[in-house]
Amino acid sequence: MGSSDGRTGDRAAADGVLDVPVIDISGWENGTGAARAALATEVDRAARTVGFLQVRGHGIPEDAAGAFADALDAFFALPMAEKRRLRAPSPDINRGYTPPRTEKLSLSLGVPAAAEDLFEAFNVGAEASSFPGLDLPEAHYPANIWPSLPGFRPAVDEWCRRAGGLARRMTGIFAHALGLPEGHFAPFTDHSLDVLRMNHYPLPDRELTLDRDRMGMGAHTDYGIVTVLWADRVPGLQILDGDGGWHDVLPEPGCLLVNLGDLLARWTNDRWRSTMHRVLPPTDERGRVVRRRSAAYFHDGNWDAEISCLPGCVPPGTAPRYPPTTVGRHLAEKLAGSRAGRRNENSPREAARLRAARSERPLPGTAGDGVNSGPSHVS
Ligand SMILES: O=C(O)CCC(=O)C(=O)O
Ligand SMILES: [Fe+2]
Repeated sequence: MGSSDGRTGDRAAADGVLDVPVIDISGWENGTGAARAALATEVDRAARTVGFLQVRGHGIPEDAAGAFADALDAFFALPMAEKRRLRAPSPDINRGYTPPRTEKLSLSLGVPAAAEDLFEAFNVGAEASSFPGLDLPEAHYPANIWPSLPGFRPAVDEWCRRAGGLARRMTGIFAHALGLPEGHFAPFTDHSLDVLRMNHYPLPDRELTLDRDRMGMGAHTDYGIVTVLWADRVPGLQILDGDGGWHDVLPEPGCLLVNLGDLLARWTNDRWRSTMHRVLPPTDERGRVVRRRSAAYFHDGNWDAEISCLPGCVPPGTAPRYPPTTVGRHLAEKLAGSRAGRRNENSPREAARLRAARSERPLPGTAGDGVNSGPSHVS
């Protein structure tokens, strides 16, 4: 899905497939005031209606993504015993290797899943030692766990630098789109606890039967401010619309997906959407299960940043929809669900959206693709 003509419709495309708008941000830095305002308007529309964008003109060359994908392949091709040695000492520590079928992402919003998610992952993120003088808590900024794989760390660091730069540029555009000074989010992100999760959806073991309950990655919203998502152009990723229907998302060649996280929904009192998404066991055009890779760069904000509704986003006489929280608390509640299996009871709004979703989906290898028609907006 997605439009190849740069159309930024805020509803469904003519064929009923929900459109993730393609937005070219190359004019942001040096564009005229009018060009920047037009871009901010496009981003605002996408943020209100879809919560996902496909960003073009991001300035990250194709070969940088290629080098990063090679590093990711080299890592996941390591023997399982070696990968398992790179697990964090406790699931609360969001670092290192996660084997297939250990997490349930839907527990991050408090919705139980019958089966563990298929994906395996490797996480790296901002370390306390990167911010000398700030005395940041190790629990939120744990040390990374690196494999001894030549070239892996430089390739991953380089991708973090590039994806992080794009995430920060997006927060400048977001501020403008919300009518705020361009640097509004800077004080919330000067020691941001960013994390890169490299995901691999391996071919299932021979003994594993794929039933309806088995997700590549269970339904969730992303926890932080904004996510920069690189993904193989292999079907699997789906987003939820406001009518409870799921829609396939396949990035256009050269585009990076950018999606909004919970903190933007909280700041804007749901004017902007932290869109529910999931990954089905990836399949090819004939419905056969295939391997798929993705990498989500989460720009999550300072652990001690207080997140409460922006003043202009609460209609007079009404209360904000979300209680104030801190980034650290919100993330810890989410991660306790997805990684440690302790069901998060603090996401009632997100849980209600998932419970209202239509659950039916075809088994891999059968006809039908779960595409619905006539969505109004996404959830
Ligand atoms: O694999 C994908 O396309 C999505 C991954 C994702 O949603 C995540 O890592 O949070
Ligand atoms: Fe996600």
